[in-house]
Amino acid sequence: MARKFFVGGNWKCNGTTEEVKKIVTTLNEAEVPSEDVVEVVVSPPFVFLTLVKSLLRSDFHVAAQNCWVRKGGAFTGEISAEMLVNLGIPWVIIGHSERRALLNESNEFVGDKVAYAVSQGVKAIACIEKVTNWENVVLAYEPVWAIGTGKVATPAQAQEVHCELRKWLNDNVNSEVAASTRIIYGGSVNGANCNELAAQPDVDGFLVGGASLKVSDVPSFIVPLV
Ligand SMILES: O=C(CO)COP(=O)(O)O
Repeated sequence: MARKFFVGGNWKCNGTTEEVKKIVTTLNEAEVPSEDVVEVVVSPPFVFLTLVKSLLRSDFHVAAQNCWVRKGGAFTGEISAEMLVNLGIPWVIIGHSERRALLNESNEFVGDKVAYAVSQGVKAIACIEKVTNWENVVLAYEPVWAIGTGKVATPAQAQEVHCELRKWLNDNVNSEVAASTRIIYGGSVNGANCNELAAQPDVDGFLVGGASLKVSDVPSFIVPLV
């Protein structure tokens, strides 16, 4: 089954209103393949989600960077999957290593979050566990040593891990899910290294941090070898 290339820009905890508008303008003007070929998702901090959604071209989509593990309620500082649905936010990043390392999110907790978000109709860019509906999940492999360091995995290193992940899906879920699930790479991706990575058979896209905030770099990694 053909897997549509997926490119996510994770803006993390960065940006002012003016900076966000500038990046969105760049994205809106970028000449990239149609959404039949590449799915583009940008993930601003919560406070800019509605602004970005209102300004962003309609063939690109927005993702939240986290959501609460269950239905909303008395959980100060959290955002629920129901709220994302209410705002028309189709995607959420769950289980990023920065949250695991800095906020002690465990595999169990991340797995519960993915399961709950997907059950509410929000698609997840996720690190795995407890997923029953794989149709709405994109898996992100991000070696911790490559995040924000400028040290990118070699294409062969990325391919090896992506291939293992697909094998895991094949052995633990089923062959259709293994063939159709997009496995994307993150960690110091930029315009200069994206084509070689994208050429690997099991690299189905990227989750880009730093370079997704650089106006000069933004369009380049959306135009991979597809
Ligand atoms: O963590 C990342 C994307 O979620 C990767 O960050 P960098 O692209 O800045 O290394």
